[in-house]
Amino acid sequence: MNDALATDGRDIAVTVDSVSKRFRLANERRTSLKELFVRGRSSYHDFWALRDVDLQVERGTTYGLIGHNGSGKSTLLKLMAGIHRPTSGSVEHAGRVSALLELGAGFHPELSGRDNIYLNGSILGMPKKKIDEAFDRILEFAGLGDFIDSPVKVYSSGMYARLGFSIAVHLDPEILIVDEILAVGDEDFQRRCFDYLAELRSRGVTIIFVSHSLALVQTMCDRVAWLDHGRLVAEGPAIEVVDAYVRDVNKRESTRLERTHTVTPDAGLDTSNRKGTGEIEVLGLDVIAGDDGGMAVTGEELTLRVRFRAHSPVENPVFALAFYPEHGQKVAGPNSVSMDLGVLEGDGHVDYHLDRLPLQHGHWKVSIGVTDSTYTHIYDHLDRTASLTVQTGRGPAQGGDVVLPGTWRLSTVADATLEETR
Ligand SMILES: Nc1ncnc2c1ncn2[C@@H]1O[C@H](COP(=O)(O)OP(=O)(O)OP(=O)(O)O)[C@@H](O)[C@H]1O
Repeated sequence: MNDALATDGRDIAVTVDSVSKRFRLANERRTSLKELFVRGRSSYHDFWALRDVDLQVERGTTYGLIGHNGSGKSTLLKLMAGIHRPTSGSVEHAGRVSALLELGAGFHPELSGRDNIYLNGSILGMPKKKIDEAFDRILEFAGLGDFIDSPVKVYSSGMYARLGFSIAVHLDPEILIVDEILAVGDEDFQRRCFDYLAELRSRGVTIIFVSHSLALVQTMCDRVAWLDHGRLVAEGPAIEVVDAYVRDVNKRESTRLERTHTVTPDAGLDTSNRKGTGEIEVLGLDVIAGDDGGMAVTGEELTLRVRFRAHSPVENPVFALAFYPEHGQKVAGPNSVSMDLGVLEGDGHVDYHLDRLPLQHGHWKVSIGVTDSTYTHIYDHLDRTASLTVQTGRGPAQGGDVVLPGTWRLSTVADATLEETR
């Protein structure tokens, strides 16, 4: 631990200097004693989880690490927390570090929650008096009731997370390092954790965390580091780095999906779940997007084209779409009833256009229906058989399945007074 003022005068809490981390992995397993004798000891190969990573976390800021699975985020957190040592390079802290990494790490399974609070406190270098002072607050926040006197080995993963978080944040950290662990708690607990993190942040605690929730990273972090295969791809203000990461992920996904589409042009349409009399037959659903990659993106322009074949003349049919989250209830069901389509015969298509797609990122199921104008006669109906992948948009992150197009307006008593005196 040392005081760290950068050459430009910034007050630095954690410095990661040219850090690389190598793990040694066994090439194969020897499953029996005989194999061990016959083939000798296992051979190993080196795996570099991090390569030449340089970054500085300024005191009092909230810092996020993002990147694909296995990109090295947790390894970097562990190096920052002093749990791993770098193979080369150095990590320096200026402040007391408290880390919440793997579930249950730092807990003794046979000891009660109560005893583990004292054990963890002393590992963090807290005098017993300080732990006594924080004890009731830790207990209250963890909300474990009578379980606090049971050995932690009987705890659920959510209970581990509650106790771990409560200890880590109440023992007066100067630098708090948190891995994705909070994801295991229930929604109420997560909300309290984030409120608490915001409070620590306002008190000037440096917070470093890993999350796959880009919305959370963008909301909470000042700066972000993006790792890819152990290398630092970008480091900078949260909004910019997350935006660049999202664009990269979207580009990769577009390439992947384009490949799928080339193999089977109607890949998105499974016709097994179909009913109707067949005078009009739905041939396919095309996604026509405004962006470069041709992908559906939240908040951006999108046209869904229903291609059809009318086997005999049909007067004024109604086309309908319904949108379902992958494992959820219908969220919208637009139809063309307000439009007179005339008599349809032969092949054609109907476009449903959105200036700003309100569906949030994820995999959606789309139903396509064609009925008469009273909806009683079904010509064709494909129930949740088309797939639509929506990518994260550039707008501010919002929870839930859809983006509502509302606006916010603030009025305060002070404003009202101001108005009156004008
Ligand atoms: N103790 C270890 N021994 C061997 N390899 C390891 C060890 N810890 C991590 N690795 C490897 O290092 C790479 C980076 O792992 P790490 O857990 O840091 O990634 P991550 O970005 O946190 O991934 P995720 O988003 O999936 O949690 C992975 O390939 C992982 O298998």
